[in-house]
Order: sequence, then C-alpha cells, then structure tokens
Amino acid sequence: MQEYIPGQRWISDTELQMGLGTVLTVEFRTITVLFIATGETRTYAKQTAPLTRVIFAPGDTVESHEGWKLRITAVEEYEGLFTYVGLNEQGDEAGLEEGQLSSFLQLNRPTQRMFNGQIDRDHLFELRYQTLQQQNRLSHSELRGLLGARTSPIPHQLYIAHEVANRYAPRVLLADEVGLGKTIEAGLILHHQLLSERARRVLIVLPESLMHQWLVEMVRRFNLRFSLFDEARCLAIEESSGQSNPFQSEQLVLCDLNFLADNPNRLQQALEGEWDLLVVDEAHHLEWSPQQPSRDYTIVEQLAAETKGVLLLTATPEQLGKESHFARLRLLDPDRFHSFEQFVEEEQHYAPIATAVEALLNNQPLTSEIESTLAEHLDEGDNRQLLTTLQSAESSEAEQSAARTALVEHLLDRHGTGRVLLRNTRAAVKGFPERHLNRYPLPLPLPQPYAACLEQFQGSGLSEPQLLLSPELLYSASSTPDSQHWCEIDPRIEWLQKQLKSLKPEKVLVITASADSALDIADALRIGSGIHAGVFHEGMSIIERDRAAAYFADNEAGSQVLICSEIGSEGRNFQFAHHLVLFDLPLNPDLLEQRIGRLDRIGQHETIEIHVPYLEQSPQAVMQSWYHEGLGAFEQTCPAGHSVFVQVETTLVEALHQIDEGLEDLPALIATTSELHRRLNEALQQGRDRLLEYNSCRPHIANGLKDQVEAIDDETALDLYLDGLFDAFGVESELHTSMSTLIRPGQQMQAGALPGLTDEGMVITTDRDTALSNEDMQFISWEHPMISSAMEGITSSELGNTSVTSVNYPSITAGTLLIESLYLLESSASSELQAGRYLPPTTIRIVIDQHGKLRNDDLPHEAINDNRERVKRGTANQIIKAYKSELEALIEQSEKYAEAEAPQIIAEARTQTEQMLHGEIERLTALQQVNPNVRREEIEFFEQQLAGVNAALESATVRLDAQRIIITT
Ligand SMILES: Nc1ncnc2c1ncn2[C@@H]1O[C@H](COP(=O)(O)OP(=O)(O)OP(=O)(O)O)[C@@H](O)[C@H]1O
Repeated sequence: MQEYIPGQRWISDTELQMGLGTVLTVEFRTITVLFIATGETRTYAKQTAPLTRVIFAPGDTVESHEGWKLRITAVEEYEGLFTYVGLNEQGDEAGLEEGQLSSFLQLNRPTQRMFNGQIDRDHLFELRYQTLQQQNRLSHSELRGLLGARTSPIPHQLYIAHEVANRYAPRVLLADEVGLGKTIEAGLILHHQLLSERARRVLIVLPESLMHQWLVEMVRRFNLRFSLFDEARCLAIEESSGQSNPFQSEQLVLCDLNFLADNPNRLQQALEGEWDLLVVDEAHHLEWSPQQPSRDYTIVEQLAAETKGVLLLTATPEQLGKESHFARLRLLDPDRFHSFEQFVEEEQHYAPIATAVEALLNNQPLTSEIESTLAEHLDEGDNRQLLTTLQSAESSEAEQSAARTALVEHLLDRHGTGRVLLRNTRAAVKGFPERHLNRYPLPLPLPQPYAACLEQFQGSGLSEPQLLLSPELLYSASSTPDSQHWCEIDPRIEWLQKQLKSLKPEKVLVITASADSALDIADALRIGSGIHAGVFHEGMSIIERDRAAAYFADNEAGSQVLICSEIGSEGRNFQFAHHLVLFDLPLNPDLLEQRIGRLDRIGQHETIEIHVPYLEQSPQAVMQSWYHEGLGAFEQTCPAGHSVFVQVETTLVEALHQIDEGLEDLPALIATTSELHRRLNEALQQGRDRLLEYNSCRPHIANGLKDQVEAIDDETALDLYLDGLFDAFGVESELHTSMSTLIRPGQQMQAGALPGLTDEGMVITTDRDTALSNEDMQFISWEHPMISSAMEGITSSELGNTSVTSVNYPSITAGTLLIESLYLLESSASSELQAGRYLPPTTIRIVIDQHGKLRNDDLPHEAINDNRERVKRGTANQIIKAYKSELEALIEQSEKYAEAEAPQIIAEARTQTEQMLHGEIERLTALQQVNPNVRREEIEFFEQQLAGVNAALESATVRLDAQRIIITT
C-alpha cells in the first residue's frame, strides 16, 4: 500500500475533474484529501482509495498555483514530498514544491501509458471516442432527460418539461387539466434535473393515496428509485445507520403530507433535508386565508422556503378559492405575487395584454392600441429599445423576430401568471374522446325515511350541504339499530345492481362521497346479486388500496367494479375503464372534474359513459340539473365552473335545502348560471386563459421537440454503440424478438460492469413503442442508468485511451505517421456554481502528421474506422519505441492546437452564461420596479454567480483524454 503523507498531491481516478488534490490528514484507516479546484474534501479508506500519486518527471512542464510554468530538469524528494527543479518561462532556474502546484493541473495519462507499452485494442479507442461524443452531445442536448423516459412523446408535455427543466431552480405550478399528464411532466423535469446534476436531492410530498402510484410511475417510466418514508422507515434508518436525520440518508424521498403534519420532529428533519427540488401533488389542498392558513399550506410553505426548486401540481388550482390559489403562487414566487388585491385587479386587464401577445406572436402590425398597451406595461429595462427595433424599417427580420419574442416573454412574465403557472387544456391539446351523459331519474315517491330527513332540513342552514346530496348519510346518522338499512330503501342500489349486470363484462368505476357508503354499497351488491366489487377508501391501508386498484385493473381475473370513496377521485389512473357511475354528486364543480378525470385521461380510447342515478325531486335532482343544464360540466371540462359556483353558491345551497320551492326556482337559477358561465368563459378566453395558453404551449416548438425525439429514436447510433459496449464488456446478447434482445453476463464480464445486469440476464429494447407495450422489458436509451454508468465507467477509467492502428487511405501518403488525439476542455469549479451547466466537458479532436501539420479534415474519424487494419501489440510497441522522441514532440504540438481551440469554445460558453444569468438579473431588476419586495441581495446572488462562472470558465483546462497512433500503408 502507498504511504500517504500530508501535503502530497494525488488525483482521484473516479473524479478526474476535481483536479489535483492535497492530502490533508492521515488517520489510522482513512485519509482526507482537499480538492481546491472544486472546493471539495473527500475522506477515503486507505486500503481502497481510488487515488493516484502525482509525480512528474524531468522533461514535463508544470504550472504553479500562481500561474507560472516550470520545465522540470530534476526531481528531489524529502520525507515523502517532492520538489521540482527546472527552468521557468524566463529561462531562470527555479524550484517548485509539490504543494505549490496548480490545483487545476490535469494529467496526460494516455501518454504515460503509451510509453509504458500499455496499448489498448483499437475498437476500445473507438468505444471511448463514441462515449465522449455521446456524453458531449447529451450534455448539450436540449432534450436531455426527455429522451429516456418510457413515455410517448406528447408535444404539450415535452414543451412544459423542456421549458421548466432548463431553468435554474424552477418554481412552478403545473396545472394542466385533469389527466393530461402532470405526473409525467414532473417526472420529465426531475429526470432532466437529476441527469444534468442541477438537482441531486428530491422530496415528493403527496396524499397517502397516491404514494405507491408515484413510486411505481417513477421507476417504471423514469428509472428513478424513490424511497417511501414513514415512521417505521425512519426508525429503521436511525437504528441501523445511526443517522440522526433519516431524510439525509436518501437522495430521492417520497412521503405523505399527513406523516409530516402528524410528526413535528420528522417535519423538522425534512426541513433540514437540504433538498434541491420539492414536488407537491394535489396542491389544491393547500388552503389559505389571511386569518387561517391551513396546516398543509404552512408545512409546504416552510419546505418551499428551504428549497430552491418547487413543483406544485394540481388540475384544479382554484378548487379551494382564489385566495388559496394566489397564496400558492406567492409561495412559488413571492416577488412576482406580493399583493392579492393587485393580482385580482391585474386579472381584469389581461385582455389587452393577450391581444398584444397575440399580435406579436402572429407577426401582425401593431395597432395604436397595442402600442399603447406595450408602452404602458413594458416601460422599463430594454423594452423601449426592443420596441424600436421591432418598428424600425432598418432592423433585419432576425432582429425583429428576436425583439418580438423578447417582448412576448417580458409581457408574459410581468403580467398574468407568467412563468409560474402552466396549464394545458383539452381544448388546446385536442384528440380526447367524448364524454356521454346517461341520466337515470329514479321515480317518486322518495323513500319515506329519506323524505323525512330532507324535510327536517328545509329552512335550516345545514353547515355541510354536501350531506343533502348523500341522503343515506343523513338517514344513517339518525337511524336506530331497529331501522331498516339504507341499502334496503334506496332505489339507487337496485338500479346499480341492474346496471352492472347489463354492462357486464365492462369495467365500471363507482364513486361516492363517503367510505361508509362505499362499503355498504359493496355489501349490498354482494348479498343482493352476488357481485364482488372491490372497494377503495381512506379506511384501508395503502397496500390494501393498491391491491384493490390492481385487482380492478386486472382484465383476466379482476373485479368488474371498483367502488371508491372521494379519495379515489384524485390522481388515480383508471382509464382502462370507460364507465363511471356517480352514485352521488359533489357540491364543487372542480371535484366533479376530478372524478371524471379518473377515466378521461391520456390513454382513454373509448367514449366515456357517465352514469348519474338521482332521486327525483331531491337535492340530487337539483344538483345534476345545475351541473348539466347550467354548466354542461358532465360532457365538457368546465374551467369557469368554480368561479360560477362561488357566485351562485348561496342560491344553489338554498335550492338544495328547499326541495319543493327549490325545484320551482331551479329554472331561474339555471338560467343565471348558464349566463354567468357564458360570460366568465368568454372573459377567461379573452384574457387569463389566452395568456395561460400562450405560456403553456407554443405548438410549433412543442411539435418540433416531438419530431426531435422521434428522429433520435429512429437513429441507429445507440444500437451500434451497444454492440461495441457489450463486446468490450463481455456481455452476451441474443435476439429475443425482432425488436428486443436478451443480454446476460458472459464469462469474461467484470462483476458490476453493467449495474443491474444479473446472472439471469434481462430483455432489453431500444424501441419506444415496444417498451411502452412491454412493461417487462427494459427500455434502453442513452439515458438509461445502466448505459450512463457504463459510459461514466469508460471515461473515468483508462479503457481505450491509447491505441495504434494502420490505415490505408488514398489521400494520405503511405508511411505517414499521425496522431489522433482527443482532448477534453473542462472547467473544475465548485459544484455550487454548476459551471458544468455552461461548459460541459467538450471534446477537441486533433489529428496531426509527423511534420506537425493539422490533418483533421484530411483524415476524418470515420475514414480511419472504415479503412483501418489491426496492428499487433508487439509491432505497436516497436513503433512507439522507434518514434518516441518524434511522438513526444508531436504530442506537445498537438496540445498547442487543442489549446488554440479552447478560447472559442469558452467564449461560446460565456455568451450562453451571460444570456442566462443576465436574463435573470434583468428580469429581477424589472420586477423590482413593479414590486419593491424584490430584494437587492437576490439580484446580487445572480451577479455573483455570473462572476464566479466566468472565473471558472477562465480557468478551464484542456486535458488529453485519449490518443491513437496511426501509420498509413
Ligand atoms: N407521455 C405519456 N406516455 C404514456 N402515458 C402517459 C403519458 N402521459 C400521460 N400518460 C398516462 O396518462 C395518465 C394520466 O397522466 P398523469 O397521471 O400524469 O396525469 P395528471 O395530469 O397528473 O392527472 P391528475 O390530474 O388526475 O392528477 C397516466 O396513466 C399516465 O401514465
């Protein structure tokens, strides 16, 4: 074992980008190394530390931490530490202790290997080359994270994911209508942020009923393995690992909001979890009012204050009122949303802004009204300049188009819900199946006990009017043990039994408000007609609920019917069924939409049959009529439904109470409702919703993203790469079906080379459609963890970094000696700065001939591969020995060429950095004018970030990663 001494310089074999480390302390079993370049400290077990001692030799040139260079002539050692002696750039003799070496130094290890006779087979060089190319392509790709998910490329989802995932610490409310794929969008965003290392630690907070569905969706679609946290899990972690904060023991955590609420110490630990991203599903439950923020809101508010990125998901953002909606927006962007009154007031004036956005987007001439809207709303920053550019006859088309886009973005950001709220609607996305309403009036007389209960409430203001819609609950609450069971008197039970029989074998989802009713209905079906219905309600454990949902989903042996209480009306995927029975109706139109949304979601291919039984001349009759005739809410989504409800709520509730008179007043109530609905819809469509639509999906960009995904899916590069990879790693593969392959470890395969590949093997496919219809196959893409860790394994090892080949290529004279070198331009800044975002490792390929002439274009990489011939290792070594001094000179020359290319790449990275960070600085500065709450420090944060990244780009270094010697024949 190597002896470690404080002050020695070592590099990490697995994290080369950290540059040169310095041994800080040496303990009995461990050593601690500081990597100044990235500001990171690592502690390793001495026995297994993946470190290589850095020792330079005479002839090498090294750089000091002050930036001057030394060409080494002699190396002196004293007590395990080296001093390099040689000539500095002025030709004066100088000495440099190893502790003073620049921390940004990288090693030319391929050269050292080559001169030591460690030559790899040429196809390994090729594998390395392809790996570097693909890694670089992926880190620059705007589709990163969106390619490898087992999902269909659906334009509006790709648009949102692309738009949000590329932001720094995104904070958004994903509010697509029910079933349009918010979970998928959130998954795509997470996938992107995790792959690009913008986020490492993610906490997802959910209602308990959705925990398993999320857990499964994240693995199945995104290969993201979340850990489900509950009290038992936390205790187990504390006991087994001694971790004082169990939330710190995992990177990806999923937990129930109630669990945090019921356990203040766990909440405190979650708050100290240092998350990069927080995701909260069904966020409409976060109710807020100035007097009484709800418990759930307060919890999420605290978590959001501690977390940079926040995704809130809800299909019905205004379900619990506008104030709560506003409070959630404020939690996401307190600068933009600081006054509720102003927010409401602004909403009244969205129509002219929407008109201006429309004109700008459609390249229409700007009328004087639009001009004055623009002048009024964008009178700050560079907007005046942008307007001038737009209107000037001298500006080019490209300049005008850029000005137009910038103005649209500024308008959308500063007015309306801007970049924070994204909502796609069925109307905009299109292609959804129809909904068809079937009403079943159950004739009079009302069951006498029900009539008695309902009469009791005539004239009284029942605090929970929802109960009027579930008379069985009112009745049961007042019945005695001798009373008849409600199922014996309620005609909906007999109706349901008949209905289910006539629909058999079609799957039917039944939703009712309460768990008690759900259980009673299931019993009545079993006893009355032998139908075994599954149930799904809050009294069941998560596992029992998931089992019931899976049993319902099972086509072969599963149940025909699932009876859900209201918790089954949120988030769950039941689109394999197309019959929905609303055993009762909710009072709130958003809740009705959530219920129908279980079936009306992506993946539904049939017309959705909605069955509504109701007791004639009862509150149920009023309610169904109000929904259907007033709002048309069964057969269409109803975005303005909640606002209408708020305005007529008192009259509606009165009508529910006053059965006879209520029915008399019903036509007037419906007429008012319908008129209000028409007007509100119109206003929304002209103002708020139009702005939202522009913001949430620009069809040409969305379709472009879809086309790009499909084009990459059609490429053969991945299949070719896999062949090379499996060959190099010793993986056996055989055709499984025409679109899939069975792979298993061969005898030569090193253990763990392909993480996840066990002895039994696995069936893989690179075809998206095959993967979507075969859950048991692994969908292999460039982003699959098995492939990305294999790629990382290649680039962080020495595999294939030296080779020798001969080439017969007409345009190069036979007998020419060339070197093809692959350099990596890397910046080693602290991970906090995320400089890799702006400058991911970039390959620079240099081919020079024995005269030092650049031959990149004469000998393209593909030409070498197409014309190469194998050189035996012994011969290769002889060539290297024979030409050692020429090769050394060429390598030096080649590096100069590579370094000459670096400034251009760095300049491009700098431009991109400036665009991104300047944009953020300008936005905050502009918002500060509208809103004094934007703090100066926030702007300074981005300014410092910009300065830091620029400095990191400045110190980016070129490192030789691999080289191949070529002899032409
Ligand atoms: N791109 C896609 N490819 C394949 N399946 C998809 C895709 N998008 C959505 N789905 C499927 O459509 C259904 C609805 O998606 P999802 O659950 O993400 O919607 P949602 O908007 O979160 O719904 P809700 O409003 O009910 O919470 C799910 O079964 C999901 O798996």
